[in-house]
Amino acid sequence: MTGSLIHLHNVQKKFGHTTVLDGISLDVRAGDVMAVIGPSGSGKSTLLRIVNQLEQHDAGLVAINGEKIDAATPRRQLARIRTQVGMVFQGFHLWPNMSVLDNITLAPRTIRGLSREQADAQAEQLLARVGLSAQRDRRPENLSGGQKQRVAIARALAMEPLAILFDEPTSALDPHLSNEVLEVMADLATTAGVTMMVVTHEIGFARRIANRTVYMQGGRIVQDAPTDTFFEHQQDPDILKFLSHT
Ligand SMILES: Nc1ncnc2c1ncn2[C@@H]1O[C@H](COP(=O)(O)OP(=O)(O)OP(=O)(O)O)[C@@H](O)[C@H]1O
Repeated sequence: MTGSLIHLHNVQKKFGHTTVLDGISLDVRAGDVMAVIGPSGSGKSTLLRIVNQLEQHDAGLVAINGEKIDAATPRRQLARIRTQVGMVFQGFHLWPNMSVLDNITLAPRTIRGLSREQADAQAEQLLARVGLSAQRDRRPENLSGGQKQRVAIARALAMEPLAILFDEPTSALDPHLSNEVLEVMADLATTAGVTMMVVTHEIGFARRIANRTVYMQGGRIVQDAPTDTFFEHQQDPDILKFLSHT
C-alpha cells in the first residue's frame, strides 16, 4: 500500500503442522508507533521476525518501503533491506568482547561505510540521547540490563533505519530498569518520531506511547485500532478479559 514502510498482506506461517500466523495483514506508516499485544503464543514474536525475515513466511506478501521480500529475495538485496528495519531483542544481543562504543559503530563502519571519526561522532550523539555517555568505553558485562538495552537501541538507531522492531524489550528487566528503557523509547517515539513496532506485555506503555494497538490471538489480528479507541471504547469480551489480567 502506498506510504507504508511495512506492508503485510495475508501472511501465513506454519511450524510443522501448527499454523502460527493465519492471514496477517497490516500497514505501518512513517511515524507510527504500533503496539502488538495479545496472549502468550499468539504469534507476536513470529510476526516481528517475519517482518525482517529472521523467519520466512509460507504465503502472502511482505514489503518493506515498497520492496517485496520473501525466500526468493537475493541475499544482498535482503541484507540491504534488513538494514532499513532495526531490531531490538529481549536478550540484548550485544557483542560481549567490544566496548559500548564499538558495539554501536561496528555496523555503521562496515555496512554503511562511515569512517571511524564519523561513526564515533554519531555514536556519541546516540549515547547522549539514551543517557549513556559515561559508559562508552565499558564492556556490556559491566552494564545493568537496562543500560544494555539502551545500548542495543542506540546500536539500532546508528543504522538510521526506517523503522525499529522491538521484541519484548523489557521482559528480562525488573520494573525499575524497564522504566529506564521505556522512557528512552517514549522519547524516541514522541520527540524523534522514530517509527516502531513494539511487541510488549507493558500495556501501560502501549496505552501511553503507541498511536495504534494491534491485538493478536491464535495467529490472527483480532483488532487493529487507534490506541485511544482500543483502550477507551473496547467492547470485545476476550480483549477486555486479557486487559483485566495484565
Ligand atoms: N522456531 C519455532 N519452531 C516451532 N514452533 C515455534 C517456533 N517459534 C515459535 N513457535 C510456536 O509458534 C507459536 C507462536 O509463538 P510466538 O513466540 O510468535 O508467540 P508470542 O505471541 O510472541 O508469545 P510470547 O508472548 O509468549 O512471547 C507458539 O505456539 C510457539 O511455540
